[in-house]
Amino acid sequence: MAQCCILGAGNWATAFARVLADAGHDVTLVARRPVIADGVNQRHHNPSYLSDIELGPTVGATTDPVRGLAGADLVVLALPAQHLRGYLRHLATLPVWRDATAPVLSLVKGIETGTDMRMSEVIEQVGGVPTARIAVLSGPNLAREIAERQPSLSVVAAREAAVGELVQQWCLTPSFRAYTLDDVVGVEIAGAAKNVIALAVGMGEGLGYGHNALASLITRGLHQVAALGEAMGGRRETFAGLAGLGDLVATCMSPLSRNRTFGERLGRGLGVEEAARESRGVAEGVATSRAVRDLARAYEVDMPIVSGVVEVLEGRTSPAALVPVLMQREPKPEW
Ligand SMILES: NC(=O)C1=CN([C@@H]2O[C@H](COP(=O)(O)OP(=O)(O)OC[C@H]3O[C@@H](n4cnc5c(N)ncnc54)[C@H](O)[C@@H]3O)[C@@H](O)[C@H]2O)C=CC1
Ligand SMILES: O=C(CO)COP(=O)(O)O
Repeated sequence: MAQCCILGAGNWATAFARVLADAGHDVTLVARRPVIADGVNQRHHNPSYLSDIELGPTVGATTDPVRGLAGADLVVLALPAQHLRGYLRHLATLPVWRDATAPVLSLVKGIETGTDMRMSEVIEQVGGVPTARIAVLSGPNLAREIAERQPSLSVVAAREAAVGELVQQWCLTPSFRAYTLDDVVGVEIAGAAKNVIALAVGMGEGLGYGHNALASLITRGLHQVAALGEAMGGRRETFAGLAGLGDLVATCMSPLSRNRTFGERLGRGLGVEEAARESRGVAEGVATSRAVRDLARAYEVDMPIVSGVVEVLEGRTSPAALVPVLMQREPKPEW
């Protein structure tokens, strides 16, 4: 049995707490708001996220990261990508963080705007965590379905095989199964960029298009995301796996996805601010789209779907106007 500390107490943190508890571990969620910590400790429910899900007696919560981190065998980061740097800056001032030797597992799917850094790079640079201790988990993992104990698969990527295998063992349950992989770059790019493609697919849905259009966006989206990942040093087959195709399909097809739903609202004519107001949590693709576009430019990878999404988000075009732009590109071979 391990002591697990999850930094964050939102949708994914709550669902993953249940996974770790089901795997037999003690879990402490580190929340920002006392109302969440009290709800988890006194009633075994997170009152703000997945509030109908029973968390059981082995899941506790605190608002104090020092208490959460004390004695942790596994530290899990489950925060929005654009807030990770600020949070890590604070953690890096704490002796309990600086002296820790536990694996640090990132559940975060985004790229930092401004720096265009992957989350494991931010964890290493700002958190001072050596690469060998970092693992990332990604896959078709819609939080609600996992919290409901529906069968789900995922990937744990780590540079250090022993760390990946340890995390894999620690999160195996009858309904959650993780595979290991050594392609951290591929898994992080796949997890971040699929949110941008899901925004585009959502726009297509909002415009009223059928499955041909949506499947075409998913397929060409995967092609473009894989090309970026490969250019950055990831492996092509990662994008055909759970963290690539698997997560892309789940996110683009599910009404539970915040990114797809955000895109759908834009497709129906809502503005970015209105769509954000209605979102049930962070839609990472909104900020990450600019970073992915910048990476595509830097690595000279053609990503017209991502560029189009950025144009819409920055108000320079509309989802409907994007359709002829994508359809009337220069004809070319598929591969
Ligand atoms: N919800 C899902 O189904 C899945 C989410 N993810 C990823 O996990 C990450 C977190 O997502 P969710 O839990 O769904 O988001 P959420 O919006 O449900 O919760 C975010 C959590 O972060 C906290 N937070 C926000 N800003 C903060 C700050 N400045 N400092 C400290 N804490 C802060 C919030 O209080 C909340 O506890 C994202 O990168 C997302 O893409 C990955 C797989 C599945
Ligand atoms: O990453 C996810 C599923 O794997 C969650 O997607 P959303 O953030 O779009 O809800």
